[in-house]
Amino acid sequence: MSNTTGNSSTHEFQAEVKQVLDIVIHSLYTDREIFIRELVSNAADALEKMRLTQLTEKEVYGAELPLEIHITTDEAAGTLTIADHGIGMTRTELVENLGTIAHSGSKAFAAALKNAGKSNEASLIGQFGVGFYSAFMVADEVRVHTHSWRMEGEPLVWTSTGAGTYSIEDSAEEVRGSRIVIKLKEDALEFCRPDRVKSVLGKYSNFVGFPIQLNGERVNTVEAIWLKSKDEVTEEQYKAFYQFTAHAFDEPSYRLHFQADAPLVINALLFLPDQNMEAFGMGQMEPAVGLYCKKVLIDPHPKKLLPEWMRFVRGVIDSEDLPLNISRESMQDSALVRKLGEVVAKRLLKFLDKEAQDDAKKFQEFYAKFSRFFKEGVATDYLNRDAIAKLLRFESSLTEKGEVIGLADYVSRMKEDQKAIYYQVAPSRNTIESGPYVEAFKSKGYEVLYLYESIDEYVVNSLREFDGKPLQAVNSNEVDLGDLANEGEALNEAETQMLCDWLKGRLASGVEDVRSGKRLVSSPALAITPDGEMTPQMRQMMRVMKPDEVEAPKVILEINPRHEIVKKLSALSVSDADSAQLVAEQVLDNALLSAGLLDDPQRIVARTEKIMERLLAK
Ligand SMILES: Nc1ncnc2c1ncn2[C@@H]1O[C@H](COP(=O)(O)OP(=O)(O)OP(=O)(O)O)[C@@H](O)[C@H]1O
Repeated sequence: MSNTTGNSSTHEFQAEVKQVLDIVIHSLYTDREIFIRELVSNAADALEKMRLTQLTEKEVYGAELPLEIHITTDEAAGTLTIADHGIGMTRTELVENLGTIAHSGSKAFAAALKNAGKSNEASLIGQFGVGFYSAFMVADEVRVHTHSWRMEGEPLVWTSTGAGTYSIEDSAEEVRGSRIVIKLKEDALEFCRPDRVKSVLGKYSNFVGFPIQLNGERVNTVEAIWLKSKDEVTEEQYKAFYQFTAHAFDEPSYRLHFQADAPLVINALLFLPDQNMEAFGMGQMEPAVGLYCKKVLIDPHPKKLLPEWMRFVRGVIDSEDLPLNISRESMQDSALVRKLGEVVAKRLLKFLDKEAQDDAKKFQEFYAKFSRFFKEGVATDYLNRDAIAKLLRFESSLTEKGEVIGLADYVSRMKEDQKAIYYQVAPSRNTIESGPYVEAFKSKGYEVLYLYESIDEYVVNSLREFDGKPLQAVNSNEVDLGDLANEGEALNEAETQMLCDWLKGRLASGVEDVRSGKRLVSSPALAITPDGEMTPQMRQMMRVMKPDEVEAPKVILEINPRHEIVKKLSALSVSDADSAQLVAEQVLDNALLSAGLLDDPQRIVARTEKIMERLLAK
């Protein structure tokens, strides 16, 4: 919403921004100094964009201005000013960028707010950061003087106290870039003291790729810590660099800093974050491992450098083998860049595999947050599939609930006569363990992996095998466990065959075949999807997307000739075919239910009532 009078307009902040501002202004967050880092990092981004714009655009407003950041303190006025000659903003951009939440940090913050209790709000600022809006932690009023790099731009000033609205007016200041003037709150006047500001800047200013001047004095020496050797960089520097380059507030889970000379000269410093921003329902992240050539940034978000699934990785890759004048467009098709990405991706996967072995618990915690990316990797990154597969983790019939193992562990404890890696896809441990499928595997001592997400099916189908062993679903038609050493009396072969034939005739609309099953121990029957048919998980997905187009399933019903129900059903089919029909239908529905194939559970109610009536009448 906006109101215009002359060239001045008042606008309301988007509802989410209001909510964020309300918390930023009123919370007692202790680490308020981070607002300087946020504004300096925005200034650096704007300068970086300007540098790239100058390479491609002929006409740039204020082309002669140096790419620098100027910070000034004014103790008398109680203000702190952060100015850059970056790309600046047009009127539309001001509304879009400083009136709505479109960017990563505050979007995640707003999403997390929805789930957090009041008492956690301050800690959320610390975890996610709120970018530009963090200025309101210390400001009574913020003014943004700006002029876009575009020739048709105009000098503007954006003003707000953070309370619901902001205004945009014409300004007299015709300088390209942005100058942010913060009128400090009474309790934040420390931030107009030069020594205080200098000490805050000291923590990360050397990572900023442009000169920073504080009251006219240069405070940083631009330094590329990724070019240094590991022992020259302290833990604090690594952390500050990560938070600065990744606009992050968490501490990274993992860090990989390496130099290589062959096949390419590479200096890379990569970070794996602690928070998965995509988990906050904010859509896909942009790749954010910047590509540099001898300290010069070629592309901050190169799309074809690392595989797409690695978009959660942060950091820097620098290679002096790249031609300095490589454009961002040609970079995407460059064989050299592809090779560079391949080498780094391989190295990162190897590093993670080692980390996962050295500290399984830490990796498990990390994996729990980022598993989606690894699964996507197995399905899409053919080159690295096997290495990514090593990092997958699942619960299994041999783990406790909540504990996971990798495929390599699984293979190392496979039984000698075991032919495949077995798994079942189902929504929960309980569904799997109370169902009929795993019991035979357990009785043979074979471990079964429990896959709980529907995407898992796609993952195992893409993978097909691991370490030369095929992956096989426990409910697949192909499973052959040989003869199980089952105890107890069973129907003889002729009786079993007769019952199978009878069932096939009676259940014709729901079964393709009925046969005696070798893989049943304590359940009467189970359902198997015939070869070539959709698996239960695919079917469920289809049912969600196109409910009218999915037909009732026809399954193979395997019966257990040792089971009491089956034995009695055999006799009942001769003495009271009508009642036997009811039991047979119920056996099939129970099997469909366990298989995740029962579309209409309601019919069970009517049938069990009939069965009860008959039982009670006896
Ligand atoms: N100094 C500046 N010059 C030009 N544009 C700016 C400047 N500061 C902020 N902006 C614009 O305002 C937007 C919002 O800034 P904000 O700091 O809130 O988020 P961000 O930097 O995009 O995201 P994040 O901090 O989460 O990575 C920026 O994306 C940018 O387009």
